[in-house]
Amino acid sequence: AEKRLKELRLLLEDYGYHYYVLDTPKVPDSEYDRLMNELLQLEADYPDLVTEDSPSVRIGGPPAPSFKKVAHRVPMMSLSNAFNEEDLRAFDRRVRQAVGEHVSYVCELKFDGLAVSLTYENGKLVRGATRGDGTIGEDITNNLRTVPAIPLRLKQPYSIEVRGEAYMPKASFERLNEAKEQAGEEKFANPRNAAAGSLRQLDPKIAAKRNLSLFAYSIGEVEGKNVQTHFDSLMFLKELGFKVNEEAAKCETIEDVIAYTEKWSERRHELPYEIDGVVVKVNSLADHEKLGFTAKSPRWATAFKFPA
Ligand SMILES: COc1nc2nc(N)nc(N)c2nc1C
Repeated sequence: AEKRLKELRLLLEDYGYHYYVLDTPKVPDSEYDRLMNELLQLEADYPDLVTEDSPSVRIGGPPAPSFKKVAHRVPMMSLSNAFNEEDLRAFDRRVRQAVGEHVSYVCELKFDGLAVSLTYENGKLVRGATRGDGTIGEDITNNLRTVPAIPLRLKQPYSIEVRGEAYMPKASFERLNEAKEQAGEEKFANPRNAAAGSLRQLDPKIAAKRNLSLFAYSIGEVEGKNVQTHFDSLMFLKELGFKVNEEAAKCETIEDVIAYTEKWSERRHELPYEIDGVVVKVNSLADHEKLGFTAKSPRWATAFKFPA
């Protein structure tokens, strides 16, 4: 039984990674479901063989009595906003005044979901929390364990704290609201509220049914790894097994940044998830050090918001 359990865990972890992180299924859903049922049955027969990183947690465990408060070791800041081209050019001028003319940027889509923090010890997920007020969040570990795009075990055993945006794809949002309509229940206003509502309730079995996903977008802190640029940190997160948005792009000049914001302002409706803008970040992490933070936000990033 122990051998088969280990085999099933590895199979389900690999199939889950291909399906939910790479969006490239390796086996039909029926095969995945069959193996998951075999795992659940074996774990029910041999409860002392259950491990905390078993894929069975994707189904969701018992409800929590309440949410514990957790302190973020590295504060989760908010982003300053830019609303038009002039704001972006002003941001670029401020950055170049501080770090010199040869600054380059990374542009990322700004996912309209719920910012979360994921803590791994030696590659194992040990805690998941909401941003909260940036210093104190809520422990929603058991809900986040049910999000299939969130690795329970990293591909390399790093101790790392990762930030990402949990979100509900548009299709899942439509289906959920249809079901709410059928049941005569209150519908969610938008996918962000639906994602937040799904993760900030106490029953992981509900979270497990909401088809949530997550894009990882930055490293809070990591032991034993040095990256020089923000783009390299995204590539590193991808290597570890996180879902990282494919549209992240290096932008050498503010002209490229402006072009990126115009492109995605046009094309946002083509995406299977909602975005409310573009996040522009200085690429060099040494420049992050030089630029630092205001009371609320990093000076090395800004969020360009699309017109509502
Ligand atoms: C550095 O801080 C941030 N970076 C981000 N990056 C992306 N792509 N999306 C976000 N929503 C986001 N939010 C914050 C606070």
